[in-house]
Amino acid sequence: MPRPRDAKTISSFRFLPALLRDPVQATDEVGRISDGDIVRLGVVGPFRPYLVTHPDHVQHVLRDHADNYRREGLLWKPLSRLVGEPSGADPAWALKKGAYQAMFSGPNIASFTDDVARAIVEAVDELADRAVDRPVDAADEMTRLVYRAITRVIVGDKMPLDQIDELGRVLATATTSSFRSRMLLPFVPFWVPLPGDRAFRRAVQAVDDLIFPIVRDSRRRGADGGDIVSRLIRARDENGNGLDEQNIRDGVVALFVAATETSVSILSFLWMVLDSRPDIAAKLYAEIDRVVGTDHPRRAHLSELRYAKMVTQEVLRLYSPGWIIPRTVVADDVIDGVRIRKGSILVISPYLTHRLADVWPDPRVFDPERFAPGQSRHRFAFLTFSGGPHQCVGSYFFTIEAQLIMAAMLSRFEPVIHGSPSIEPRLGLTLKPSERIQFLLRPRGRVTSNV
Ligand code: HEM
Repeated sequence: MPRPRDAKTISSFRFLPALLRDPVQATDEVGRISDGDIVRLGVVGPFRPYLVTHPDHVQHVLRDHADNYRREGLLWKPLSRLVGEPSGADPAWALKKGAYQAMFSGPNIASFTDDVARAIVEAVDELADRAVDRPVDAADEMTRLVYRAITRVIVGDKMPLDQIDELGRVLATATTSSFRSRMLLPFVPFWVPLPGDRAFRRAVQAVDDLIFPIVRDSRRRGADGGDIVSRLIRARDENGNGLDEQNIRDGVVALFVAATETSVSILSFLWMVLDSRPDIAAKLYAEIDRVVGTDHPRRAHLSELRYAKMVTQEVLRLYSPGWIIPRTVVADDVIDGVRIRKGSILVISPYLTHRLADVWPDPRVFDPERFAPGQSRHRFAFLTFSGGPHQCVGSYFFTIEAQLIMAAMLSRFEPVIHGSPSIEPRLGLTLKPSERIQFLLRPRGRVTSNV
């Protein structure tokens, strides 16, 4: 058997200046040079993360040898200051994950889909009051819409609407303020202040002020509901031990962050794509008119909204909100003949895997037909929801949520993008449009809602 070889290092001279100037361009450049091979990125001194993009190699890391690639370091380090310990090594993780899985299983989702649909229609009504005559900010409005759609699922009736909106605002601050600098400069210790640190700390305090009282109150009153707060309070391990207050708070906040940041990013890109591709928009409007018509969208419509699902998947491919999935290497390993050293950081990049021409022909072309029924691909070619033990528990829920939001918006309105912002993404905790996007809603003259 040939001896394992070391991964080629891409020197920081080739991409660090670009990384600080234009991280997306730098990432594209790294993807072009590595072209599916395992490489190391010579960022600073001994900090040389591996980059793994080929689907076979990704499968090795995320699924086949997942125990050897722990969710620690890089992105997870700053994130843990907001959502608690994310690594699967923490025993509390299994209890939280069990509660999430029960909540977002197919049959349980079916039991609350029509409630989510109603919440979305109400939120679109409110949006229409603001957005028909003048442009509104897409990220702010999508944040409000997504929070309205999922908050009842996560906290039941424990949170009034004004607090839901407030939570959306402070979590948006927490996930944008210092994340970018902390992620791009992961070797800088936390005691060295970076831009956005103070706003981050204030936002975390505001999150605590909103969530802890709900957790305490629910524990006092007994947690018999189907919402995630109640499920986390009831969770027990095999010895009958439950989660403490901090862990329950972390479990709730982690779910909010996982479920909202990603969804808001993808919806912002969606309206941009539809604006720039009238051919695709026309097919989507035709499907929604045929399936939903002048009705309100509901669970019974979902199986017929096939093109809406294909469009969602293609937006998820080209603008995958989770653009990197970092891991820490536990023990020395070999992947496809390349030596992987213990203690290193290894980065999987859905952004780059989704742009490999060998895996996705014409990867930069937006084409929902890639996801038409009957199309097949490597299981680890489409990485938006990751894979293996940490695979996203909300992927099915998100698809339904996106179909319902599209149907609620587009059955009544045509979103018109204001000005001509760039559709180029910007790297942060999640991938976001690089410029603030504004849109207004042009009524399509079909129905006025009355929930
Ligand atoms: C566009 C939508 C979404 C995207 C792109 C996305 C992406 C991801 C990714 C990449 C991971 C795995 C990270 C890893 O392997 O380390 C993940 C995990 C997770 N996601 Fe999602 N997600 C989305 C929506 C949702 C929604 C709607 C929910 C809940 C309703 C959710 C709940 C979770 C949870 C709880 C985890 C943690 C799983 C674990 O630690 O084992 N996500 N998501």
